[in-house]
Amino acid sequence: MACDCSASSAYSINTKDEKTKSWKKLVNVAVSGAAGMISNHLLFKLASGEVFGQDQPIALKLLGSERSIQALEGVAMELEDSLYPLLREVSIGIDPYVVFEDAEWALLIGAKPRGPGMERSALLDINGQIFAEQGKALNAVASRNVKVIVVGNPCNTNALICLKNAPNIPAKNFHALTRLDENRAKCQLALKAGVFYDKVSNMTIWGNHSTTQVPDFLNAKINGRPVKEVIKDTKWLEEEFTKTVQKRGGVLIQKWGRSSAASTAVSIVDAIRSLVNPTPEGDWFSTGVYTTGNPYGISEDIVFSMPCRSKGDGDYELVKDVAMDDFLWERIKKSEAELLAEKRCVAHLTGEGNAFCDLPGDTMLPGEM
Ligand SMILES: NC(=O)c1ccc[n+]([C@@H]2O[C@H](COP(=O)([O-])OP(=O)(O)OC[C@H]3O[C@@H](n4cnc5c(N)ncnc54)[C@H](O)[C@@H]3O)[C@@H](O)[C@H]2O)c1
Repeated sequence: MACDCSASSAYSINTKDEKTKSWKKLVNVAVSGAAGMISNHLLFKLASGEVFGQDQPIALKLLGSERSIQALEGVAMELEDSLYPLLREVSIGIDPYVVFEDAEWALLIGAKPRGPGMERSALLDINGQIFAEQGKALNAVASRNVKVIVVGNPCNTNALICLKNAPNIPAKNFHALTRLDENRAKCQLALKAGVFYDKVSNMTIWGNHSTTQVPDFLNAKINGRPVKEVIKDTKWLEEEFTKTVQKRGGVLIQKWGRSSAASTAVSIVDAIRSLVNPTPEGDWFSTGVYTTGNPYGISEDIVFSMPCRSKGDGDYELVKDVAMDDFLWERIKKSEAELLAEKRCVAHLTGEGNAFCDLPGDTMLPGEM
């Protein structure tokens, strides 16, 4: 199978832009890092209809790196061979200006892993450059209403870099994925309370997708009741629960020798579904979004995970009526400080002058120990 890697090569199943009574207009979904581990789970979920619905035909536009292009051809072949009725087009390429054309969703997963001995500031720079370029490409060729979910780490700051490089796309459309952290927090609360996962609601992850993230047990509910009324073990909530969620990714790597891919893919599906379906009455979900105009007093102009609701139109609003206490606020401020430091460290990529790196030494990505 030949591939012209300077352009995208189409593995066309049916490129016709169909619109009938029962089929919706084709949705263009771009995925970067499409030959990676997370995408290996995610792409098949997207193609199956479990994300956008069983009446939603989909075109997948897969972005790889030069090194992964052959693997990407293999991915496209597997997708073709799966005969998904909703999958109308698969295209692959390594040029974001080609692959992101008309994208209505951009799931930005591809990034470099932090190598042994690599400083966090170096990772911020290497991956930041990827997201600066991809932001520019989205700005140039994607749908003006594209929804962007940044997964590649450090995802909050990568999302900030991306949106700063895409001034013609609303900053509100950019998300950093913290849904895996929300799911992990829900799982821990359900296990402790001895209830099924779906009884846990109103779970907020505040802040950075790092070990400073703040799983909020003050506002979360179990069976509609405040968590603190159901789980009386305050010491567990304040110490063990929080640490377990913050370090879950690292523990998983230690046990399995690789980072969470399947559960991350599931959480990307959850994140998209939360935006394309109305949020159940009284509930909310967590996602890392642009802070400018937030009602909580969190610093403006960073990407911070906060509680959101959606009408199901792809957009969201911040939830206003959340409680705050000193314990919660103190930890939120720590995550905020980390993100402000990350922002200073990538100033050269956001158009804000010279970078200055003074990152707090004790914080890491959830996958790092
Ligand atoms: N936010 C979260 O909750 C969360 C959870 C898990 C992993 N992650 C992050 O997701 C990222 C991907 O994880 P993975 O396990 O799929 O990694 P992976 O190494 O298996 O796959 C990454 C892929 O991206 C490709 N890539 C690298 N640079 C690229 C570029 N500029 N453009 C397009 N593709 C590029 C690589 O060739 C590789 O195929 C990592 O940064 C990881 O830390 C985030």
